[in-house]
Formats: sequence, structure tokens, C-alpha cells
Amino acid sequence: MSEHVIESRGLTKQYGDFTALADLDLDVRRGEIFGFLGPNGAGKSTTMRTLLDQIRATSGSARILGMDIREESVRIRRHLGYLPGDLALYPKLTGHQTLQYFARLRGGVDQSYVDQLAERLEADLSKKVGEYSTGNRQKIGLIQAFMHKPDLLILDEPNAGLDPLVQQEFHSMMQEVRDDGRTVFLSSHTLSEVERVAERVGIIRNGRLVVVERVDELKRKAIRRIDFEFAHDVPSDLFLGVEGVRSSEVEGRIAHVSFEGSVNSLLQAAMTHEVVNLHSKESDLEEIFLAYYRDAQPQHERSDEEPADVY
Ligand SMILES: Nc1ncnc2c1ncn2[C@@H]1O[C@H](COP(=O)(O)OP(=O)(O)OP(=O)(O)O)[C@@H](O)[C@H]1O
Repeated sequence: MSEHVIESRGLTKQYGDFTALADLDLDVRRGEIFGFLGPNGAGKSTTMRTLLDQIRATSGSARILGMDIREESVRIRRHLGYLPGDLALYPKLTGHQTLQYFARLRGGVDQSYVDQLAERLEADLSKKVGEYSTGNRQKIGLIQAFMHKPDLLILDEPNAGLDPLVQQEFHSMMQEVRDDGRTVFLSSHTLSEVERVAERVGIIRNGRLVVVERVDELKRKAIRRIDFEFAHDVPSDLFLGVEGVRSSEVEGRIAHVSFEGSVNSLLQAAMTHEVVNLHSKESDLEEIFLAYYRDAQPQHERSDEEPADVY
């Protein structure tokens, strides 16, 4: 069986002259949690719906669990849990009835697992769905996606409307899926929602995948900041040309330095003077992520030393 659960090549969706998804080459591996990130309108839902053959790709191809998305979409669906971004439910059914309906569609599911999911997400199943809050609707959507223990979960903005405690529980649910050797492909427009659970993320912008990277690698490459306090005034060009330093501001005894990569060269430069104190600021992943939104070029125009992870 292929190591890849989702494999797309040149997948493209056009609406008239508008390209919502351009030439997507994406591989999602079996047993990983993959975060698909991008700002509103970037093409995340279009990608998911195209993969599910709810909308037809204009060109390109894709396989899910080794099956062609067009030829074998019905068979694929049996192995799939999907939370759409705009989940449509019957307003007059209660949460219970709604889940029973989904269970029947799937030819029966383990009811004790459904009860357990509902309890963990603190879902109120007694009221009519039409009276639900956004969060409670989302919980029903999540339970129906997880209930049959599918091989692949495709979740479009699953965190929407969930409070932080419920989000935590939902993250554990995804981790359990992964530990089970199953796969999660989830979208989000904020990195903070997925960085704790996803091993890898892909960032999409204007319909183009601009980077696929391990989350820890993104963190390693992140620009960090160190503030130094020296015993005496130091030269303003102290950090100029030092490996990894992106920028530095020196004023008398105080220096603020932004750098990426290893801290070694930076410390060696600093230690040529007496350091009284230093303060290191954690990498702000959200900042890198926003920089990708703003500046990212399609990956083939970027240079990267680890092509294996990059498309
Ligand atoms: N039926 C359609 N006809 C024309 N354009 C469409 C259609 N559906 C989507 N689009 C456009 O395609 C682009 C991608 O939309 P998509 O819904 O995939 O974005 P998204 O990344 O999921 O964003 P969001 O987070 O806002 O849901 C948007 O510019 C959207 O306006």
C-alpha cells in the first residue's frame, strides 16, 4: 500500500478565468496530521472539495488511499470522514437523531464510541439542531466525521467555534487517530490552531501551495530576537556580517539582534565584550506564517536545502 494517503499532481480548479487552485502537487503521508493553512479565500475548501470530487477538477489528478478521486469516489467515501466548512444539518432533528442518521448512512457504527466522542466534546445532543450554537453544530460535525473510525479525516476549519478546552480534547482525538496509524488532513487560517498537533503544514496562498514544511523545521528557521546588555558601550557594527544575523540595533550598552539559525556565531561576537544580561524571545511562529502569506513565492522559485519535504 502506498505511503501516501493523499497524492495530487497538477490539480487545478478554474471558475471561468479565475484560478481557485493552481497545479497542486501534494503528498499527505499515512499516519500524519497535516495542517493545510492559508488566509480566507486561499483555496483550502476548493482543494478539499476537489479531492472529494464534490467539485470537478479542471485538470490534474489525485488519488486518495490509492484510489482515483474521480473513478472511485464512492469507494473512497467509505474510508473517509469529512467535516465540511459549511455543514448542512436538518434543523428539526435533535443532535441524537442527526447522529443516528449519519450512523445509518454508514451502515452502522459503534454506538459506545459515538457516546464517548459526544461526552469528550461536551456536545449537547438533546436539543434540535436548529437551536444549536455554532460550537455545538461544529461538535456534531466532528462526531459524524470521527464516528466510523475512517482511515482518513478531511476537516475543513474544524476549530471554528470551539472553546479552548474543547479544542484541547479535539486535539487529543486527532492524536489518537494518528497513533492508530490513520491520517488527518485539516485546514485552518491560523497556525496557532494546528502547530501543536500537526507534524507538517502546507501553506496555500492565492490558490498556490507555497511551502510544505515540518512544524519543528519552521520553528528552527524562525527569526528569533536576542537583547543584550553589556557592561560598557559597544561598537554599533558589532553584529554586522555575523552569520545568521538579519538585523541589529545597538545603542550604547544595549543591543537588539534578530537572527535565524544557530546562535553560536552571534554569541561569539557578543562575548568579545562583557555581557551583563541577555534576554531571548521565543520564535513567533505566527510571524513567520504571516511573512509566508505576504512574501511567499511559489516553492520552485525558492531555494531550500531539503527538497524532500518541499513542493
Ligand atoms: N463557485 C465558485 N465560483 C467562483 N469562485 C469561487 C467559487 N467557489 C469558490 N470561489 C473562489 O475561489 C477562491 C478560493 O475559495 P475557497 O473557499 O477555496 O477558499 P478558502 O481557502 O477555503 O477560504 P475560507 O477560509 O474563506 O473558506 C475564493 O476566491 C473564492 O471566492
